[in-house]
Amino acid sequence: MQTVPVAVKGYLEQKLSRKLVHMTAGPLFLLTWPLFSAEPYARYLATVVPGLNAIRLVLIGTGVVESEGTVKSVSREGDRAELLRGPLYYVLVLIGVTIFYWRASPVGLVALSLMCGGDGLADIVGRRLGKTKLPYNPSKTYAGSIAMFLGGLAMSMGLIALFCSLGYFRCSMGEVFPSVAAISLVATLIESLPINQSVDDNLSVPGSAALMGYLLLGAVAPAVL
Ligand SMILES: Nc1ccn([C@@H]2O[C@H](COP(=O)(O)OP(=O)(O)OP(=O)(O)O)[C@@H](O)[C@H]2O)c(=O)n1
Ligand SMILES: C/C(=C\CO)CCC[C@H](C)CCC[C@H](C)CCCC(C)C
Repeated sequence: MQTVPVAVKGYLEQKLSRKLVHMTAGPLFLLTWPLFSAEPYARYLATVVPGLNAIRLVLIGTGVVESEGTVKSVSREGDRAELLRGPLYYVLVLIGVTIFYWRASPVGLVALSLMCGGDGLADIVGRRLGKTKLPYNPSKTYAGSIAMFLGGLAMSMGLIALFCSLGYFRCSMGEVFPSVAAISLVATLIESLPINQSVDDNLSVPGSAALMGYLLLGAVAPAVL
């Protein structure tokens, strides 16, 4: 099993801190949504912060702006060009979920939860506890995939419960659970495939979740926008 240094220069190992940012930035952004009004333009106002972050990632990733700290905190290997892939896709997904789903559908919450809570936890758990590799993808493990499924499902149900309690969705947790579990399973299978070199997880995971969400959760009616 790979030994993972817990602390390297500072408090957290870089791979761990990067994944913690990956797991928390999206849900923290979602938790600001109730602060916005019910006006039709509110969702577009909410995209300002991720939009500015996208611009910042492009400026740093192309070398127009220097920011060693940002490069170190969100890139795998410290190459600024990496910011134009995973991290930029991540922020674009936040913008897309905000515009197309907002507080009107749980599909956006599920897609974002699987990208943040699921894919992020898969890496953290898989690196530390992953012993048995997947037969069709030796770079990933059963432990990582199980963590992805459970982490994405738990974050999804937590956010749906919150948004239901705030009156945004007309739904019962028992009613949506089977659909969210099925969406989480499909997204977990997609994430486990050896396709990350051609399709980034930050696109394939939320994309597959959104497609499944359309099929399985489309009927969940919004109470208010
Ligand atoms: N289902 C999974 C997913 C990840 N991992 C572990 O986490 C590591 C990184 O996973 P991966 O998704 O490939 O991360 P990266 O793509 O490198 O990171 P990022 O998604 O942030 O770009 C893998 O090598 C593996 O050790 C795992 O065991 N099982
Ligand atoms: C390491 C990451 C992805 C690679 O898989 C995550 C990148 C995170 C972005 C650089 C920053 C995203 C910030 C959000 C758009 C806004 C968060 C606001 C909230 C209130 C903290």
